[in-house]
Amino acid sequence: MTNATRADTRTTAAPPRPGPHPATPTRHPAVPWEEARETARESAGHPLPAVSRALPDALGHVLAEPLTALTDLPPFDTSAMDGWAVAGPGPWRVLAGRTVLAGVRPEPLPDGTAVPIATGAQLPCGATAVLRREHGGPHPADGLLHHLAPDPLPLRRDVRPRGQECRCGEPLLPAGTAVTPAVLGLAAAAGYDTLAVHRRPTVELLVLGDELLDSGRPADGRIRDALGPLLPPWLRAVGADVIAVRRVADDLTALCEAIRSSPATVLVTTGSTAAGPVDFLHRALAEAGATVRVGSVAVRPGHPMLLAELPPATGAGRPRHLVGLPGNPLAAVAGTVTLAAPLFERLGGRTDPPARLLHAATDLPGHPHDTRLLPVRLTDGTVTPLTFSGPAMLRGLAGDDALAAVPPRGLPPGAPVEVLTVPDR
Ligand SMILES: Nc1nc2c(c(=O)[nH]1)N[C@H]1C(S)=C(S)[C@@H](COP(=O)(O)OP(=O)(O)OC[C@H]3O[C@@H](n4cnc5c(N)ncnc54)[C@H](O)[C@@H]3O)O[C@H]1N2
Ligand code: MOO
Repeated sequence: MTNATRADTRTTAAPPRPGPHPATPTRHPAVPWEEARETARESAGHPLPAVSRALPDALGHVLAEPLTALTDLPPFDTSAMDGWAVAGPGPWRVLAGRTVLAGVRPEPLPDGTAVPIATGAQLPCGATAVLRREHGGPHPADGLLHHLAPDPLPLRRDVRPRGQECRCGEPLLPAGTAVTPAVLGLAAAAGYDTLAVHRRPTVELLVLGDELLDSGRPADGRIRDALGPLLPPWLRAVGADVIAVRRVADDLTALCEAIRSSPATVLVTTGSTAAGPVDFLHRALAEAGATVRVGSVAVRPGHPMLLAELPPATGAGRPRHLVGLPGNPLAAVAGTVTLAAPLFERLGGRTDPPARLLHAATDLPGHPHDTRLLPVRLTDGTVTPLTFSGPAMLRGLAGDDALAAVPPRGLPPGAPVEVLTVPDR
């Protein structure tokens, strides 16, 4: 959690107490898992607007424009090795006091001469090749620099020619590419100081459940909040800027107010998706004038997960979104990969990542009629189910880092299966 986020974290939870049973919510038909993911992408609408960011601040964003080389790369012929730049066939007379270092513009090199040169230094005009330090040396007989091998030094040997990697104006990466550290390095090499990237969606995480403790050991019917620690880093990894994490009491008025006042592009809630005595989320959505896009998903765990569109906080502008994650921790993870990640990726301008298919190492047990998101171990391109896969359990996932999307009735050994890797930081 960032300092800003920590500062924003407020706890409004009270000890468990009896409360009114919410009105029975409208039953939502469970949509197939793939359809739910697609609906989440479509709900995003257009990606958020582009902004210009200095390179270090662009990390984790998505390119809003193609990255086009602003220069040839290398920008000039360079030496690929430490040694001598030589002009013409050897032997060569080494020019005293003319060592060429990286970062200086060298003087022209007359035919039959050589100058010491460093890796990465600009090749002098007139140089025809680079002789590696270990392949040459002065001959005692004539004092000239000789190639120690019997063959002549090939033309352009150990020269990295200008434009070898790209030409100025050449497209390097398409819009929609996630800005990784390697992209930052390439952009800097290609001449960029800033990048046009999409804004990342802001997210407020509302953790519901009066039974939740923030510290110490579970006791007296109360348990530790597992999702407050788990979700923020994960939501960031899938493209969100988490601006606040708040505990909200199991109280309809408190929940309605938290939803109404949130300035975030996306509200993510945990718990309260079902029809228990204090599950107020569906009521709160109705009171907020929300449109439920996905009310339930044919997936286990996590089937009560939901996605809704909310009116803008200020009454104008883009609609906000709400992702309701079920309270059971593995069900909340299922909701994150099914609804939150596709929504954030699309809002942030990310091109949809291709499905990753691996093969079942053993039988992958399925649900009779729903998709099952099964914690698995990945070994040599195969998928093995883990033991602790109950909806309230994180023990399987914590030891590994992937979920397999197992279709209804399961899969036999060898069958291809889609794998969703979950961020490990
Ligand atoms: N009659 C039915 N009951 C339930 C159904 C159903 O179809 N009919 N579905 C079950 C399924 S499946 C799930 S999943 C849960 C979803 O429940 P909620 O989203 O309303 O969540 P809660 O009731 O608040 O909590 C469920 C469970 O998870 C624990 N929890 C909640 N938040 C956290 C947290 N931050 N960290 C750790 N654990 C948390 C909570 O204490 C409960 O044990 O509904 C089933 N019921
Ligand atoms: O969807 Mo619930 O996931 O079975 O705990």
